[in-house]
Amino acid sequence: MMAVLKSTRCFYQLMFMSNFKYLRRCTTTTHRSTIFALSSGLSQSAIAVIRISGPNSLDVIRRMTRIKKDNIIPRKALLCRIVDPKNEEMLDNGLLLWFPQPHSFTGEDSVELHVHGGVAVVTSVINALHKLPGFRLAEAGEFTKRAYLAGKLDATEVEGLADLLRAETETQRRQAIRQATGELAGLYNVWRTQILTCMAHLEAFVDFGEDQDIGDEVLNSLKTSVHNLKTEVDGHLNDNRRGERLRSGVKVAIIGEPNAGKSSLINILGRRNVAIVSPYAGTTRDVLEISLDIGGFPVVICDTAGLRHSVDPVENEGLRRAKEAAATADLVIIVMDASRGPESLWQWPSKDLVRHECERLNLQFNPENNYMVLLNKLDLVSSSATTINFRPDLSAISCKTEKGLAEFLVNLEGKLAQLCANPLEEAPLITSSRQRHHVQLASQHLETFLDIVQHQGDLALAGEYLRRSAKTIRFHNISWQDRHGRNA
Ligand SMILES: Nc1nc2c(ncn2[C@@H]2O[C@H](COP(=O)(O)OP(=O)(O)OP(=O)(O)O)[C@@H](O)[C@H]2O)c(=O)[nH]1
Ligand SMILES: [K+]
Ligand SMILES: [Mg+2]
Repeated sequence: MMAVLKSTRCFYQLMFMSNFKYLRRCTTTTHRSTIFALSSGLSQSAIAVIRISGPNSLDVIRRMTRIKKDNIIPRKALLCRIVDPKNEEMLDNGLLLWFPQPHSFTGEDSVELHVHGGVAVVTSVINALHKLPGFRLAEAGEFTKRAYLAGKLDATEVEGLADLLRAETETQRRQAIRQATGELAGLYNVWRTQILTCMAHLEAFVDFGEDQDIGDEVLNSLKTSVHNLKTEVDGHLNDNRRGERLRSGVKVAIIGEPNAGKSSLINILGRRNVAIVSPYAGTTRDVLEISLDIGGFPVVICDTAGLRHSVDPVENEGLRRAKEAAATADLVIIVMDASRGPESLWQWPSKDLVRHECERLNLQFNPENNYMVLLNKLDLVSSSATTINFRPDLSAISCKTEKGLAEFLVNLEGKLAQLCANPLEEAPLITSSRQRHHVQLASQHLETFLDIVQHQGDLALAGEYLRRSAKTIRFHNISWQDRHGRNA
């Protein structure tokens, strides 16, 4: 009983640190019940999948079908009549799949019923399952929770699975499927194994260093190994948050003077009338956000109030919000009215042009930030006067005629590709602040180890930091039971 209480508490601690809202909703259920849920969508469909997991799963086959015991083949679809266990009324003709433990998603005995996706069919099967002793409806996220508790998935894989369900763009899907299938877990596992090897060597050096002729070279090679590993871990941390950005969306702020065409731009990008466009300067007051898929990258793009001096308190609040949006954005698009010139300005190096425009708009320029300049109203610039020096961070368009839009989108996608991970080519990246926190901690422990060894300190103490580092990385890839020493 105490173990169950402890396990529940620790599970909650883990969930508190992570972001799985749906998992957090799981309550203190024991593992004895057999759970079931509709796993496909709620609306009417050709086929609906009902998933069952738990010790009594076999009862579904015994009491709701006429399949003979000898005919049940694991993981093979069987066409069968599905009946009510109480009155044997036929409910549907469907497919049944049997996954005996431990070879199932949850690690428990599991059954899948593929029935016709009508609302009444699904309801009748769900009602029938309720009639089986020890069966109950699963809570949100409970199948995944059981898989996690059974050590089928580690924390990064659970996160990857949640991300996969949430993925809205192609690149997000690619990143999530890699994480869900254990690539990040695998990387951390390799590091943990390396640290454990270093610990073994250190212990050998401490215990037998003098008697068994294990010389200083062991300690030196140990230092080199830990140093190399730390460099690798730090390289992983130094990812410019590209994995996290891909997971949560790149924040893009559209900034500029009133009437530059900021709202016209967001409407073109969103392909709908998100924001009011008018010839009156100061039309947009609040920050307006929309989520878009641009070239497979998830983007949260916001339109803001035109920056100018104002004495109107409401407009000033809008200006404050616009500046805040710019300060927190991953990318700032500065929109300028090209018809206002002077054209000589467009020849300036991009950084100087951005700095100049920021000063003019009374906007804080941050050299660390990512900026793009967009000259709008190209249709009002006489063709003979278009001396624009196009480059990746300076484009020109007409929101009215859409001239230059395709070129601008190419530039924008290029910028997004720099800001986000490329799951097709890169090693798996950190995708959540929780992972980052643990990897950072692991790196710090490695550094402390190196510090102690460098200053000829206590090797037993140094070893303790290796152990801590391994434990921190272990958080990512070990089943919850192992973490608490019960299944280890
Ligand atoms: N000719 C021309 N007019 C444009 C273009 N883009 C926008 N406009 C016009 O410029 C005016 C201002 O456009 P908005 O999109 O409201 O500009 P804004 O930057 O959002 O303005 P505020 O919200 O007031 O800061 C409107 O009358 C638009 O129709 C363009 O490419 N060519
Ligand atoms: K306007
Ligand atoms: Mg506007």
